[in-house]
Amino acid sequence: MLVSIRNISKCYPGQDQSRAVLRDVSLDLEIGASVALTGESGSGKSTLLHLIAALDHYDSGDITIDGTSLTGLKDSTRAKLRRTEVAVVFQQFNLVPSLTVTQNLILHARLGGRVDVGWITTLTRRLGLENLTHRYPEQLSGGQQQRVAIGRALAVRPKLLLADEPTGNLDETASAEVLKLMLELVRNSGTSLFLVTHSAQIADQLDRRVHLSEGQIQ
Ligand SMILES: Nc1ncnc2c1ncn2[C@@H]1O[C@H](COP(=O)(O)OP(=O)(O)OP(=O)(O)O)[C@@H](O)[C@H]1O
Repeated sequence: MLVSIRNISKCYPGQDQSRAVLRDVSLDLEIGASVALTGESGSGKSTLLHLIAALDHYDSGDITIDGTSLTGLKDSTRAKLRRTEVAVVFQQFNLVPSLTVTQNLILHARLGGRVDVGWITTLTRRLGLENLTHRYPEQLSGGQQQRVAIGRALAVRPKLLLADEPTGNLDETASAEVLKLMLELVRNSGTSLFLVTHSAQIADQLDRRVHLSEGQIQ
């Protein structure tokens, strides 16, 4: 098992326990598998993704990633986990505007201490970015920017890719293309994928779909 989520509960400050955003959520993600998390707006999808990414803390329960429990983990270890084993792609592409495509791809790998030029070249080709390597983010379409963000996330060869509405800012054509490329890449590289989406059509393309409603897995 790559990710094991056990009885997670989470309240934001000022919220009373009975209205917790997540209540007793349990979920497993196998190595190499892909899971889509759907749910109404406000049901807690992004909150759960942030907890798995070690970007936020849960109140009770436990999450383990590849055998490492996130409970009580030092901030520096959490940060290291995010730079190496767990990568995140957001709806906003979050590229560094002053860096070219190639520099954006390399930066993250460098921070993770894993610059593999051959792999970055492969990612560039598979993501159809080979003619755009010297461009800056503002010179790219939304779909192209998200392809760079996916390449950047996978450059460190993470075990887990977390994607929060990765095609939410794209039109239908770009969305379909980005999703197809992302699924091909994670499947070929054995990376597990946890993807938050509103779209049943997107969710159906992953191995498994789970639904969150009022803070609980249905
Ligand atoms: N930092 C925060 N402080 C307080 N409440 C928050 C915070 N972040 C989220 N919430 C609340 O927690 C609930 C769940 O939010 P979350 O973003 O996880 O939902 P979501 O299912 O991802 O929604 P959407 O599909 O609209 O992005 C919402 O009611 C939201 O207002």
